[in-house]
Amino acid sequence: MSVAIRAKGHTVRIPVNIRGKAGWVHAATDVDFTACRGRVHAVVGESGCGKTTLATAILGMLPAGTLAGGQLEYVDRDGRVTALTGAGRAAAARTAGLRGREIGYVPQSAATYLTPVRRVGAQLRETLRELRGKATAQELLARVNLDPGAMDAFPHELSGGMLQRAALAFALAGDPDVLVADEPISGLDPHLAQLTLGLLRATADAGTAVVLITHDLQALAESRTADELSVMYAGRIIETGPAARILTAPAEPYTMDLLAALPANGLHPMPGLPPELTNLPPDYTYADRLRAAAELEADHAR
Ligand SMILES: Nc1ncnc2c1ncn2[C@@H]1O[C@H](COP(=O)(O)OP(=O)(O)OP(=O)(O)O)[C@@H](O)[C@H]1O
Ligand code: NI
Repeated sequence: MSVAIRAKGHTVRIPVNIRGKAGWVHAATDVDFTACRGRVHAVVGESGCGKTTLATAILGMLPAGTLAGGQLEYVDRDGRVTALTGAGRAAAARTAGLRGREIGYVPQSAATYLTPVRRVGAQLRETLRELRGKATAQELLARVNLDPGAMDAFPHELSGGMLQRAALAFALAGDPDVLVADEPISGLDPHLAQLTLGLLRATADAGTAVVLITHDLQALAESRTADELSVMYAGRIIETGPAARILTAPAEPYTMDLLAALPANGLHPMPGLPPELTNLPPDYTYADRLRAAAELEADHAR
């Protein structure tokens, strides 16, 4: 079980300008994270907590102007280390050789990276040639449970769920050492979601380190796809460990509330609202949100 991705104190601040006022989005704060070959490490948390930012950091694709601190590294099978930390062109250049080859990526908006004017099959064959992939385009489409007819389709002829599965086929084309899948099952019906999770499981079992980003705790709990689970809140990983333990006996109130919000557990709504990450106070925690929600409720009761 060798480490492929290693983060220590990984911190990301994205500059923003809101109505002429400069600020920093606290998209990652002091994140410790490892992804090992043969394992699925799932990352969960509410919308806007920083999951995609973690994915783009691993891909070396943080927006220009971003401040990135701490360590974030790729360790290849021979133990050679490449720093993934950084943003903008310099980091993109350093990590360009890894992207799509050693590190495969299923972006959250899967549709965006396919060329609209060429058929899916032609694009997939080209990717396979470029990456010297061993599978055929047909085999890859079958692996992601896409009808062979998708070969001759133009991207706009595929549904969102089909595009998502096509994106997974592209990400698997180069037989990557690491696979980062950002919301690969959002919008899929439960059956297809479970098939896709099964494919990610099989990919890990074949030796890849899989990072699975999802907000679908329900599917995760049902499928038992994940080995490790990290729960993100406001840019921090607030709980991490064996997925089976966290999904059944979470230690953190935030994780407990996330689980209680699932349909299977009674659909208890999360208290309050997720915080705005722009200029987030450094000592902010979930307790602050609970306090604010309780105060609001007390005001309403008066
Ligand atoms: N390029 C960017 N410029 C400015 N802010 C950004 C940028 N990318 C992300 N952010 C901000 O960083 C924070 C984390 O966003 P991120 O997309 O990582 O969250 P997420 O957990 O993936 O959310 P979702 O579940 O909705 O996909 C948000 O406040 C978001 O607005
Ligand atoms: Ni996201």
